[in-house]
Amino acid sequence: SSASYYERYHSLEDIYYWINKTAQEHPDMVKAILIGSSYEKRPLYVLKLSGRQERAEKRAIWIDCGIHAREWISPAFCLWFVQYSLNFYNQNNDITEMLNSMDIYVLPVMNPDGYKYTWTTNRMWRKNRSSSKESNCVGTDLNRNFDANWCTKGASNRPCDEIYCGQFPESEPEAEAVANFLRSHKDSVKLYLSIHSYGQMLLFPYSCSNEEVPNHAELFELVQEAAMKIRRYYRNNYKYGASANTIYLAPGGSDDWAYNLGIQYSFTFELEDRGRYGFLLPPSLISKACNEALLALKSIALRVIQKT
Ligand SMILES: NCCCCC[C@@H](C[SeH])C(=O)O
Ligand SMILES: [Zn+2]
Ligand SMILES: [Zn+2]
Repeated sequence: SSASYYERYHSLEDIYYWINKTAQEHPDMVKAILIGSSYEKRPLYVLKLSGRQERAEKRAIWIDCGIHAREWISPAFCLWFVQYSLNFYNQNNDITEMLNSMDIYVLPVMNPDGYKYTWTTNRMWRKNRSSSKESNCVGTDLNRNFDANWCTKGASNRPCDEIYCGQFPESEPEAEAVANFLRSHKDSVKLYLSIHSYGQMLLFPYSCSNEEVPNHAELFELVQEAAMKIRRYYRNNYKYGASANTIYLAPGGSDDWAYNLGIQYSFTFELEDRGRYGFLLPPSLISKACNEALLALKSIALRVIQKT
């Protein structure tokens, strides 16, 4: 049987079409917001999902996908999640409670130039596509370009490196657009999620140092509970914990920066797999990877709704 639209990978043009179609088809629950543009002047669209219940105080969840170009399962998850939420609102209790309690901002492709490049030129590209004057190498690692211990150990100041931190914090238009949006919504955004691959991990700050955040125990409990659910329902193992000692030191990350902005529930998900296919996760595994990520997202989001 032909796999559904959401169990296939989609080109950048396809995703832009989907963004506009989804907003048009659900005018009561979805709004497309232009938050900025990429280095090559492609639009950065955020979809704002809202329940139909009017609510006094606005709280929100932020989810970004596609910060790293080759991690195709990440944008696939954002599309899958939006479709799932719209389909099961007022049917599935968790989704209904989430959307009636929080707006959900979804940025399907944070690095459109890089994503396009993986479809046309180099499937394994990671960074954005900005060029620097002092080198003929291209691209900054957007997950090293945020203002959190910027360009210290775990990042590189050499433009040719995969973890190049950029010329200065938020030097890249994609990082600046996300930082600007979160700065102007920092009082309502209670939960920050950045979706990556691969490795099957549920991570929280800090990754810029081995120092523990003040609510480390609380964040650890949240990812532990989520990982236990994935293990129980899908018989799959996800590692979990603070980034620095669960994966590696990675300064200048969006999650650390969001945490320091005041969003004290901030996470990075590394989706499937553990390395058999790596970034080249086959379409047949999209549904499994997305269901696992959804279980973790719902587990954490529903707890955050109770706490905030
Ligand atoms: N703040 C970064 C969280 C830990 C590292 C995440 C991975 C995703 Se590919 C990375 O950016 O190297
Ligand atoms: Zn990544
Ligand atoms: Zn990764």
